[in-house]
Amino acid sequence: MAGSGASEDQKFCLREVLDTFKLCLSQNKEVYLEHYVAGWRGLVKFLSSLGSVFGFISKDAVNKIQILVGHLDGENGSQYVTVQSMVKYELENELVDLSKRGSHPESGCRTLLRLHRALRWLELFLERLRTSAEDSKTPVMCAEAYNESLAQHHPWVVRKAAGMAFPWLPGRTAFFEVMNVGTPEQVVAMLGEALPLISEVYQITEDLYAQHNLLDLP
Ligand SMILES: CCCCCCCC/C=C\CCCCCCCC(=O)N[C@@H](COP(=O)(O)O)[C@H](O)/C=C/CCCCCCCCCCCCC
Repeated sequence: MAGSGASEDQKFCLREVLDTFKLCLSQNKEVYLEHYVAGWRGLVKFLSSLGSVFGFISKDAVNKIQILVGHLDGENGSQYVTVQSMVKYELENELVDLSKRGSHPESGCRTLLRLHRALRWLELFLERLRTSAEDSKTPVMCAEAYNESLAQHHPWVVRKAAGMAFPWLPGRTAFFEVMNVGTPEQVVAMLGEALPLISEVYQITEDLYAQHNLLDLP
């Protein structure tokens, strides 16, 4: 079974990811980068438990997480507390490549944008899982969510590789078990709790990026 062999503290738990996304939003609806990154770490833990066929995806996500952690832990870390402060700081200091890749290939803004687009995939995929019937196929749900979101930003070769990985996803029952929540009904209930939070974080970031014309960063 996917996820077997992992020790308790390495095991993915949907509740933990949900708690992390809850911590993401400040009272005035700013997105804390530290918790956003922690949410992604939890999701990557899940992806890693699915086997090496998803390794190229985890590797890219881990690389982006590390870039953001590097900013958070760097000498200007105080500017990276929220996504809002990061955008302000990087734009004011011309630290973002706006039209073509140049001297700032690892800006926080372009790196977060890649994870932000993936968050939309996650939202679409989880909504499909939540409303799925017992015999629904996870690869189909995953591919549909991917085609509606991330795929539009990926070149042919990445889309092809992703399409080859999806059939290796565990079935719905195994998938729900790896979430470590309880019965399928409890998983569905928790997804119902998680989705509005993920959507809110997504929408706040989307609006911020749109407001600053950052949605197509190279
Ligand atoms: C709540 C539990 C259930 C769901 C758990 C899902 C766990 C998912 C964890 C991670 C998701 C993948 C994050 C992928 C980030 C991709 C960022 C990206 O778009 N990178 C590309 C562009 O980067 P630059 O070149 O511009 O720097 C890069 O080219 C991508 C390379 C790797 C391929 C990405 C394919 C993404 C497929 C997404 C579906 C993941 C399927 C997982 C199924 C559980």
